[in-house]
Amino acid sequence: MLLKDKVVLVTGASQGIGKAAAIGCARHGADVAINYHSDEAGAADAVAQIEALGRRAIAVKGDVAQVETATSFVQAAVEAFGKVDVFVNNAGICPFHAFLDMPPEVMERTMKVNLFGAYYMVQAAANQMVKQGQGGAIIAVSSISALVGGGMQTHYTPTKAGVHSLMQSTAIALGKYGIRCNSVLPGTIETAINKEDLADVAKREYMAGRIPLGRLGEPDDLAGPIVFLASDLAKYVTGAALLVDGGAFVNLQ
Ligand SMILES: NC(=O)C1=CN([C@@H]2O[C@H](COP(=O)(O)OP(=O)(O)OC[C@H]3O[C@@H](n4cnc5c(N)ncnc54)[C@H](O)[C@@H]3O)[C@@H](O)[C@H]2O)C=CC1
Ligand SMILES: C[C@H](O)[C@@H]1OC(=O)[C@H](O)[C@@H]1O
Repeated sequence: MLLKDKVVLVTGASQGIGKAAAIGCARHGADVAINYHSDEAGAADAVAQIEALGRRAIAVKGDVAQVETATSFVQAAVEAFGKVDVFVNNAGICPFHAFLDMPPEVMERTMKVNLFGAYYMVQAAANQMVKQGQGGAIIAVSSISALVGGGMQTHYTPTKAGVHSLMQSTAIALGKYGIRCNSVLPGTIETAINKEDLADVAKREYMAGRIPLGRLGEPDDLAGPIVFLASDLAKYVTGAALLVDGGAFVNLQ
């Protein structure tokens, strides 16, 4: 049990990587507050799975692109569980689109959800941790796309580089409070975010073929790395970025 009686908050956790991370933390003894955007059934299922592990859970609805969602999520978690020990910034969107005719509203929504949302959420969680005076751990779900480009992701990759950079800067700003800030950089993980993209059989085979470990990722592949960075096993790790990509990034030749 690496997170016994810790309180963990995860954004965008009604499905995919966020849900797997929330359940993974509960498996390690944490109580969990999840933020979700609109999928009531997915959020209820996450809560049920966490409770089945003998831990407490709440689901709080909110759009992370709205500034006030951050403080209300943290406040709801504190009301339910009394504290915040770990914050996982996971919510994100990737509406694939070409560069030259990128609609401004798609660009701006992607920035607001992935980057601005992360900024205000991390700030709200950090303020609560500072108030508690016991340190904490913040983990951002960035991406391999923080390090490499995507022709249909010109609006998205800067947000993933942005949250990685945010963790580097907050690691410095919050180190004196004992708050560690790190990123995980997933490769290609099969979730709703890329279902349409990976429905192209040739693309799917190409992406899978680039991975030394021989398969695309699944959401649970992120749970262990996130639990590790949240736990005291990583007590001297801050400002770091952990690739979780089956080796895709290093596979040049
Ligand atoms: N699937 C992949 O290959 C990779 C995913 N990521 C990142 O992982 C994170 C999770 O994505 P996945 O689980 O893959 O996809 P997903 O689509 O299954 O999950 C995204 C989650 O974010 C939530 N969300 C979206 N907009 C929101 C908003 N405005 N407010 C609150 N929640 C919102 C969704 O409801 C959903 O629960 C994202 O930040 C994504 O950029 C990073 C690298 C690779
Ligand atoms: C959604 C994409 O398939 C996925 O998102 C990322 O961040 C990865 O690099 C993939 O491009």
